[in-house]
Amino acid sequence: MTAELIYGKELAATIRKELKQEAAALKEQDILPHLTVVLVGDDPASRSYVKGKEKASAEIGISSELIELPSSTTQTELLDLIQRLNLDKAVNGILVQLPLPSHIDEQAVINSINPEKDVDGFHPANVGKMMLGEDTYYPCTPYGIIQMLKSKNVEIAGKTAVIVGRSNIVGKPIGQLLLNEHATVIHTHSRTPDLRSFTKQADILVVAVGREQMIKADDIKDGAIVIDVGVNRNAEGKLTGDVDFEHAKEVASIITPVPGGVGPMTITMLMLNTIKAARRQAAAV
Ligand SMILES: Nc1nc2c(c(=O)[nH]1)N[C@@H](CN(C=O)c1ccc(C(=O)N[C@@H](CCC(=O)O)C(=O)O)cc1)CN2
Repeated sequence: MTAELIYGKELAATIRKELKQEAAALKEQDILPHLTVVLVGDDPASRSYVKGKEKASAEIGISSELIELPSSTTQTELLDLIQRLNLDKAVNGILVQLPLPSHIDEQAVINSINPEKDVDGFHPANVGKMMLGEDTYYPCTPYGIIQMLKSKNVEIAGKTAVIVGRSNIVGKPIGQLLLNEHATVIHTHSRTPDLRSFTKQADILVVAVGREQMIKADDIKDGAIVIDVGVNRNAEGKLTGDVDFEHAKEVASIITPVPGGVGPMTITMLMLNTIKAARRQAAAV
């Protein structure tokens, strides 16, 4: 059996078309969604992601602004900027690109964003709402994964989902979103002993560790759905995931490639959250 592939790139293109129509409908009501992205430092990957965010915004009809700050920026300076953006009525969404330089406390920065403008869904108020199953801004990569599963009509309820990785951006929230969809969720990570005994139970296996070839075909249950969130550069400089894709695709029923799998959904879900923010803020006036 060779697995069916889910290309996030294709689904993202479809969703972006719908978002473009939504943005046009908002424009008719004089609502212009606006996203401000803050980039601190000169990490090349972060720079390429924020460029992708600007490009997607322009394509959909979202106004966007990139504020670039040097890596020497102090935490106080960054918090002052966020305070100003929080008070600016023209700004619907604020995104601080992660990771931040090590002298800045990432969580303090996230906590300072007005939860109504937190289009990343990282603020504790939004994380709490997600845990309660309430409507809010959901973190973009996990939310994209749920859309990918739904696009293939995967029945999530009753499935055993195993998450490998416990980051605040992907591992923890994807477990919560799958639980909200009535999956039975097992969280594992790089220090879980006998990891295979857990991954082998997975009907849905989500891997988000950042370690090339971490999951082999032998770690996967026959017919499982495998979602690879890893982004690594191999010895030849080629982009690869956390899963040994070539062998895993012979065991899995559905699998996501890297690149072109989950990654492109992240920016698309950010666009969706930004339009939602503009709509919510306009309705609250
Ligand atoms: N504030 C945030 N910071 C970070 C987030 C986030 O959601 N919010 N996520 C990641 C980076 N990221 C977006 O910010 C992101 C990662 C990967 C991709 C993507 O499209 N990946 C492609 C490959 C791209 C390449 O060639 O390098 C793929 O997997 O196919 C988009 C966005 C960390 N920081």
